[in-house]
Amino acid sequence: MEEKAISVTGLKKGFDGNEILKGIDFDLEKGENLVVLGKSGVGKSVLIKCIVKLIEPDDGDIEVLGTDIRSLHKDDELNEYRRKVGFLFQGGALYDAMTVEENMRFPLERLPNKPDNDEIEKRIEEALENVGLEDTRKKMPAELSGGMNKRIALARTLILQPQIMLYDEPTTGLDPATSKEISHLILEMQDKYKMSSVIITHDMKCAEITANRMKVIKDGVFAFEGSYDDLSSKDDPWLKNFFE
Ligand SMILES: Nc1ncnc2c1ncn2[C@@H]1O[C@H](COP(=O)(O)OP(=O)(O)OP(=O)(O)O)[C@@H](O)[C@H]1O
Repeated sequence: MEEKAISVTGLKKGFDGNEILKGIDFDLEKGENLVVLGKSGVGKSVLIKCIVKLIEPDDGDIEVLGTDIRSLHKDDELNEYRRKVGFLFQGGALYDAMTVEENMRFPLERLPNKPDNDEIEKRIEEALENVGLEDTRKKMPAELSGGMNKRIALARTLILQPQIMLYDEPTTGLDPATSKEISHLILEMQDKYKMSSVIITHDMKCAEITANRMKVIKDGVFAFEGSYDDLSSKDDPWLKNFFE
């Protein structure tokens, strides 16, 4: 059987006796963009945090690129893992006190096999070109718009060439036109780098643009699955709310 990018089985996680994820099962195929939809507070960020090992699940299995992530303990194993699995959190925060270029250089400088200076330069240039912001190198994040900050944060994550990307609300706080640009960028990067991605969003336009497949969390489990067209044409009143 072909190795999955991510395979999650029976994932459970609660806080203070309150069960949030009640048995989440899903596979992410290689090269696929999977959109996870769900109302606020349903546990979408908790799911991503379990996958990147920022929080420990109460129960269930998570395999990423064929590895049971429970077997990763040491700092260098976790660092190596987090280079393969990039994540862009809601804030997507850049380091405020660093220029764009310094922000981009930072993750590369920390690699165990640090690339030489020419290679670092090449990668910064390519990463900024990818997001159409080559001319912002010397700028500070505060001088750039929210949309530009988001693009740079994406470029900084991609500079480590992850095989999997996890996006947590990539378009939150952006106006509709900028949200659309970011969504198209996610699609372009998937194609260019053949990445597999989980995209958590409640921006339906983002889902429509980016999703190869969608799954919807309701009451701690996945209740619906299908393409954007499948789900948008279903008769379920609860589901319809998302598409209105
Ligand atoms: N570290 C934590 N300790 C205690 N409770 C937590 C912790 N992390 C998350 N929760 C709770 O788990 C629930 C789900 O949170 P989560 O951030 O995953 O929601 P979400 O689906 O991503 O929502 P949103 O769309 O608003 O970001 C919330 O009730 C939250 O308060």
